[in-house]
Amino acid sequence: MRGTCIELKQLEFRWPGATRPLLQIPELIITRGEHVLLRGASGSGKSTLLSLIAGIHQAATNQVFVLGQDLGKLSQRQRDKLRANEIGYIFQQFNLLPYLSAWQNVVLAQQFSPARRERLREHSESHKYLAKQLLQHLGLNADELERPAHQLSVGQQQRVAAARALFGNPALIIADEPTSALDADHRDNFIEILFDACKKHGTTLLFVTHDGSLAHHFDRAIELAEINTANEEAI
Ligand SMILES: Nc1ncnc2c1ncn2[C@@H]1O[C@H](COP(=O)(O)OP(=O)(O)OP(=O)(O)O)[C@@H](O)[C@H]1O
Repeated sequence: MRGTCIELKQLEFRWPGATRPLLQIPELIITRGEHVLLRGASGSGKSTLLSLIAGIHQAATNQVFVLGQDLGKLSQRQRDKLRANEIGYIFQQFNLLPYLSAWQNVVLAQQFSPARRERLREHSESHKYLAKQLLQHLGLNADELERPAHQLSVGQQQRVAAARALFGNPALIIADEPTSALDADHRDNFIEILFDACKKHGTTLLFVTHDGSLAHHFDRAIELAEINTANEEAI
């Protein structure tokens, strides 16, 4: 029995000022260790759903459970702590610190997370060494590792964001279109490293992409329109 990683029950969310809810999801369960692809039309609410699961925004109904924790019962600070320790989030816009080098951006992932630091302790090497090693696996060269993030290409920044999410092995990786800026070779390499890391550590993966060619990597695909009943009354 692997247990549940994510459980939504009667989730409802509307953006402030919106006349109608964007999301109404009666139920969604994702098991620990599962690798799930989330698909849906542009603007259908995929990024919003990811932000609710990551505890960045809060649903009106308090029915989002992540790793056994009821997010509705946690304060913003507790949700931030849970995210720092257990969720690696690869944002569409990367959210890198522009004047820090590639490897410094990766090392940052453990700064606010005692749990990640503890898990990194199984390695004898320094955090700096481990961050550089991960970035090199993802295809950055020695010069690029030292360069400030704002001087990297979009594809290189995407890989730095992925390395930061993976650093210190969080239980859940949430990835919002993480391959959109990569060419085919870098995309395949990225997917291989991401899946290797997730399999090795039993990490749950929730991944949004428009790239249909990636579907075979996943245990299952969820169509947002099939689980979201928010638009049904309007039809
Ligand atoms: N901070 C916000 N405040 C108000 N409305 C928002 C906000 N963020 C997103 N929205 C709205 O919520 C809807 C869903 O947006 P979201 O980014 O979740 O869709 P998406 O499925 O991820 O789209 P895409 O595939 O284009 O990235 C859109 O109508 C968008 O304008």
